[in-house]
Amino acid sequence: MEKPADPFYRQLPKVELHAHLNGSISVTTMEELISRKPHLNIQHSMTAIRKGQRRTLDECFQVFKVIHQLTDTEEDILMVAKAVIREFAADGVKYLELRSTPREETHTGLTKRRYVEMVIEAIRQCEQEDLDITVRFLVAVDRRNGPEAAMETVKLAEDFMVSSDGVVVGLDLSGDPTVGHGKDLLPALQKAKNTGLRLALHLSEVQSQKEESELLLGLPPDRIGHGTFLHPEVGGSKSLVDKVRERNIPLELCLTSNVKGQTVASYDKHHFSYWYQLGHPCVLCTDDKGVFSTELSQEYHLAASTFGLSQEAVWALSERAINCSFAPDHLKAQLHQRWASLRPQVFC
Ligand SMILES: CNc1ncnc2c1ncn2[C@@H]1O[C@H](COP(=O)(O)O)[C@@H](O)[C@H]1O
Repeated sequence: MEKPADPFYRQLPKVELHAHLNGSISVTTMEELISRKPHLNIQHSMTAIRKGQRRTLDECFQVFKVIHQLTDTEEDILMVAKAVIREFAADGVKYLELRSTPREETHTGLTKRRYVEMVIEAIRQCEQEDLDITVRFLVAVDRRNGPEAAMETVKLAEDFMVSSDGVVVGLDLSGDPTVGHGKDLLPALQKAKNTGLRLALHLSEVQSQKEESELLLGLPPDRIGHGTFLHPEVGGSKSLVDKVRERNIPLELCLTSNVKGQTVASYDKHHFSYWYQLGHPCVLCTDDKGVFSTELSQEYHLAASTFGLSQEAVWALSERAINCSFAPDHLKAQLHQRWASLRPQVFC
């Protein structure tokens, strides 16, 4: 991990809404996984992008393939999910929406259903520990796997939305944005929406997805992941921006991820400033804290120092994120109360 954030940012109560499980594995957990599977001959340098390093987005997706080799059993999924939840809690995250793509691994007997069960089990086990965090789960569709797999994942997510006692709250659309077209996934996404799953969709993460974004915004999604190329100054369009604003769809923004993945040239050029200045709901997130060697407290610190945000503005940003979550209203109210009770400690 890079330089730890200032104590203010660590103590700041935070909401994390965009965290991919397998991208969020810490150095310590990764070392444990590597030692469990020495025959794979994987070094830690192959699973994380350190300070000062950058990769193309394509290279980032190669990194996920390496990590997936290390997390291919029920036991691995349970272990990494628990570790990731504990780490977010230690960083001051009070509410977390974790997302992950159910995977089948025939050689180990892992099925997509068991995969989801393991993540839910990890959330349940963490509830028994003395952690100050509430966790919900978004089942992820990997766009690379096409429409049939998307429909299968949606059905699975629907089953768990009903049976998980409120733990599964939504569906994420992610995966390599240069592969496939959103129009093929529209029936699956529409079905998910109709049954009450909330939609968090990666949109315009790379250039030239204008048409796809127009189409998917018609659903409309409940939140947008990245949205890097939505606005006209970077090749998007006024019509896209208008749709996002009219529907007041919050954006999940991941500074380190976008700069290290080279979709944004530098921190000061990040689209956070465009949307923040419009007063549009923006939520700072980590994306893949393991792969991009970051923490949510660090992302808040980075945004504050890059865009000159006061501590009050940072506080407001973190508290407004509660309203962008898929938590039910009573939980949102509890979180707001929690923020109020923690405030004197943070500003002491
Ligand atoms: C860098 N920006 C990104 N853009 C799009 N999709 C991303 C991503 N970062 C991660 N993922 C998605 O999350 C998976 C890893 O976690 P899980 O195995 O699901 O837990 C990746 O394989 C990819 O599908």
